Amino acid sequence: MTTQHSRDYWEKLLAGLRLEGRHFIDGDYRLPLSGETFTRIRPMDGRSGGVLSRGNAADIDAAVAAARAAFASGIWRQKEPGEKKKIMLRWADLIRAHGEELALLETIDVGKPVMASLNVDVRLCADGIQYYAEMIDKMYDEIAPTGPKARALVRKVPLGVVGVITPWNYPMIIDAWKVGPAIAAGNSVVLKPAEQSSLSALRLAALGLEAGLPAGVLNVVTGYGEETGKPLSLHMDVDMIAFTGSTEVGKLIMGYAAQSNVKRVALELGGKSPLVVFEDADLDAAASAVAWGCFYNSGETCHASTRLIVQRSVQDRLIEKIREVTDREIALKHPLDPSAQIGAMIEEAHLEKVLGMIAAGEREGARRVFGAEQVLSETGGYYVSPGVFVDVSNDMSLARQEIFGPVLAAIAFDTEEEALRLANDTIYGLAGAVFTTDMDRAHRFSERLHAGTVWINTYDMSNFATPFGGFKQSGFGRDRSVHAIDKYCDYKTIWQQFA
Ligand SMILES: NC(=O)c1ccc[n+]([C@@H]2O[C@H](COP(=O)([O-])OP(=O)(O)OC[C@H]3O[C@@H](n4cnc5c(N)ncnc54)[C@H](O)[C@@H]3O)[C@@H](O)[C@H]2O)c1
Repeated sequence: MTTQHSRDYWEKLLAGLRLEGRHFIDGDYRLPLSGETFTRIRPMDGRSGGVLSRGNAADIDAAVAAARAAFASGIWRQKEPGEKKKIMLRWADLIRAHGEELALLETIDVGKPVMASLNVDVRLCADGIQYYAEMIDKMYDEIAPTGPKARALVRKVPLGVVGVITPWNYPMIIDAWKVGPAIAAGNSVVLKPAEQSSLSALRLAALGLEAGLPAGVLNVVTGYGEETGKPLSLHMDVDMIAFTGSTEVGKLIMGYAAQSNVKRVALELGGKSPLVVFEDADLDAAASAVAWGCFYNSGETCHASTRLIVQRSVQDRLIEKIREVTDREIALKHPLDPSAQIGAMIEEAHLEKVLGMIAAGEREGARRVFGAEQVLSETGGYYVSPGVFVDVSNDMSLARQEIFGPVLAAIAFDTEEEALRLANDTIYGLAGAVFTTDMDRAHRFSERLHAGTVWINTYDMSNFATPFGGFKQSGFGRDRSVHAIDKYCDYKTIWQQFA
C-alpha cells in the first residue's frame, strides 16, 4: 500500500527536484548538437516544466552510432543470460525505489494525478521491465524437423538497433512495453519520447545504466517528431521502429521505413472503442465501467471507451448512473492533490482541439447531458470536465474521431445486429466491451467484435500475460506478453549436413 502523502509533501518534493534536459547518449548526458532547446510547459499550471534538448538528425546519428557500437561489441547481447536478467531486475528495483521522483516527473509532463502516476504508471513500468527480465533465461532456440542426414538449427537473434518512438499519454508504461522486450532480446535502443513527456524517459535510461546496462544499450534523444522521430525512422542503420502514437504518424513511419532500408515496423495506433450495453446488463457495473473506461487519464487513453452503444430502452437510466459515478468517484483536481482522480489535459493546444471537437459535435446535433467544459483553475493549467453527449449517430464526428479528451458519445440501438454493426463501423479496432447477463450473447458478440481486446461485463482489465494492440487502423504488432519479444528478434537458420 502506497503512503498517501499530502499536497504539501508533493509541492516540497517538486520544489527540490532538479530536472535533467540533456539527451542521454552512450551512458552520459549530452548537450544537443543542434545547440537548441525548448521549454516544456507544465499542464498542471502552465508554468515551465523544464528546458529540454531540441534534437536534430545529428543527435540521432550520434545516438544510433552509440547503439550500433554497443550492439556490435556484444557487450550486452553476449552476456550470460543470468547476468542480463539480474541487471534488468535491478533496474526494475531502482525504478520502484525512485518511484516518487518518477511519478512527479510524469505528473509534471502529463498533468495526471501524482497518485495515479505512482500507483499505476511507475508500478506498471517497473513490472514491465521485470517481466521481460524474467524471460531472458527462459528463451530457447529450436531444431527444425529434417531427415537424419542433416540438422537445422533455428536461432532467435536480436535485430540490432531498435528505434522506439512513444506518445505522451502513458510515457513510462509504453517505454517499458517496448524498451523492456527489445533490450531483453539483446538489442540496443534509441528512444525518442514525445516532446511533451521526456523527463521520465531520461531518468529511466540513467537508472538502467546505474543497474548495470552497458553504455550505449539505451539512448534517449528528445525533441520534436519531424526533427528527431523522422530522421530516426529514415535512418539507414536502424533495424526496426517500434512506434506508439496516432494513426496519422504511424502511416508516415511506414512510409519512412519503406523509403529507407525496409526496416521492420510495429505500430500501436489510435482507437475509438465501443462499449456495448444490452438492456439485461447490470447497469451499475456498466455505468462504472463506462465512466472509468472513458474518463480515466482525462480520456487521454488509446483504448478509452469513448463510444457507448446502448440499448434504447435503458439509455436514460444508464446515463443517469454514469453521471452519478462521475460525480461521486472521478474527482477532477490539481494533480498534486492526493485525492485527485483526474488532472490536467496535456497542453493548451490539445485543450483547444478537444473544445473545438466538442463544439463541432454540438453543431452536428449531439446533445450535451453534462460536463465536457473547460474548468478554470486558480493555479492556471488546462482542465476539461468529464462529459456525456446523447443523440449521437455513428456518422457524427464525435463518434468517428479520436477526441483524446473526457468526452463520451452515446449511440442508441434496438437490435443485437444493429449494435454489432455500429460497434464495428469504425476505422479502428483497438478494444471493445459488451455488457449483458446472457452469456451466449456475450460470447457470440465478443467473437464478432473486431478488436484486439474484448472485455465481457468489465472494462480495462489487463496484465502482462495478455497481448495488447489493435486490428485495422489501430495498428499491428503486440505489446506485452511473451509474444511481444518475438517482434524484436529475427529467425536465423543454420544447416549442417552429416556425412
Ligand atoms: N495503441 C496503443 O497502444 C496506444 C497507446 C497510447 C497512445 N496511442 C495513440 O497515441 C496518440 C496520442 O499520442 P501523441 O499525440 O503523442 O501521438 P503522435 O502520433 O502525435 O506522436 C507520437 C510520437 O511520434 C512522434 N512523431 C510525430 N511526428 C513524427 C514524424 N513525422 N516522424 C516520426 N515521429 C513523429 C512524436 O514526437 C511522438 O514521440 C493517440 O492517437 C493514441 O490513441 C496508442
